[in-house]
Amino acid sequence: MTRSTPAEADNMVVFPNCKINLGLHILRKRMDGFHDLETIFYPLPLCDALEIVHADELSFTVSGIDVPGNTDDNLCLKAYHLLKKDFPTLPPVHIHLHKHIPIGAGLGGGSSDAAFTLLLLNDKFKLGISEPQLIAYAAILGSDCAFFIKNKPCLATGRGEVLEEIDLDLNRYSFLVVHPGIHVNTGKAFGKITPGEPAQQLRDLDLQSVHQWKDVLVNDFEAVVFAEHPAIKAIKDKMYTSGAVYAAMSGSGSAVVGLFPKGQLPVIDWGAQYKVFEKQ
Ligand SMILES: C[C@@](CO)(OP(=O)(O)O)[C@H](O)COP(=O)(O)OP(=O)(O)OC[C@H]1O[C@@H](n2ccc(N)nc2=O)[C@H](O)[C@@H]1O
Ligand SMILES: Nc1ncnc2c1ncn2[C@@H]1O[C@H](COP(=O)(O)OP(=O)(O)O)[C@@H](O)[C@H]1O
Repeated sequence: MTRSTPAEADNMVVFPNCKINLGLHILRKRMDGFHDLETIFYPLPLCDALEIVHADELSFTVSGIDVPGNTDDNLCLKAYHLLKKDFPTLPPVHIHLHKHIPIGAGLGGGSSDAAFTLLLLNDKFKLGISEPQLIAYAAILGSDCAFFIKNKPCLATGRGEVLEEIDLDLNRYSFLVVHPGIHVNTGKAFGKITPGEPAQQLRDLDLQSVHQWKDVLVNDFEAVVFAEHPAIKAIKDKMYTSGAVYAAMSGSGSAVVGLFPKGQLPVIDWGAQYKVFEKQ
């Protein structure tokens, strides 16, 4: 996915996009409390907007959908403070975030905001931080966050921060993302999983045979999250009965993603409280 041009970076407005997970295997619990996993991250252009401008003192505002929790805990501010610790000359800024990506949806919106804050500060203030260093900073902020530094299709291992770019182009498909307004807590969802080795490792997946993914590409979170929220499974089922080539929950949910033959997205009345995003 293309990022903002340098000219846009000068304006200090960027558009943090979301990710989806294609397959997600929770392999084992680690000594640090996290889980080793393997997943394919794929970027999609469902975006927030993030603006950073010089200011007399550090400040932060948000518009758009409500972000739960304390403003001081926002990942954009955490990203700023993380860099400020190592780069004391970083000047004070005003950060404005317009939130559009559903929260607690498995779309990585918060992680994307954090990664784009690192990138924007690095560009604008010429901090000279290399991509590997940016990835290391991002991984401190969240397991998903490092992916958004690369923002290209990747096989991810470790706790999600060990990234290998893969040759996966899904432009032959149209995407439907449906969020039912259910907030899934990622940490709690991990707690309900029994980790284990997958039947087939993602490294061995035939990336070109999307029509076979239905039978082989599994998100381990689906079983536990669907048991608690049958409405999420119903979205996946509806996508398949409406012509999806592949459909699955993204991450720990609750958004569900469907891949359809190009230009053949179904017209479905999901109801008023469901958020729907289409990429033709
Ligand atoms: C599940 C995934 C799959 O892509 O995505 P989301 O559903 O959140 O989008 C990610 O692993 C989420 O990454 P992220 O949302 O950055 O998680 P973090 O903030 O690092 O961790 C939140 C909590 O999830 C658990 N956690 C997270 C990642 C990991 N590999 N093992 C874990 O056990 C930990 O309990 C941690 O306290
Ligand atoms: N900029 C941000 N955008 C969204 N959530 C944020 C942000 N900063 C901190 N958070 C916190 O991160 C949590 C989940 O983030 P998000 O990335 O949207 O979900 P998910 O992990 O399901 O992809 C929320 O509970 C929220 O309080």
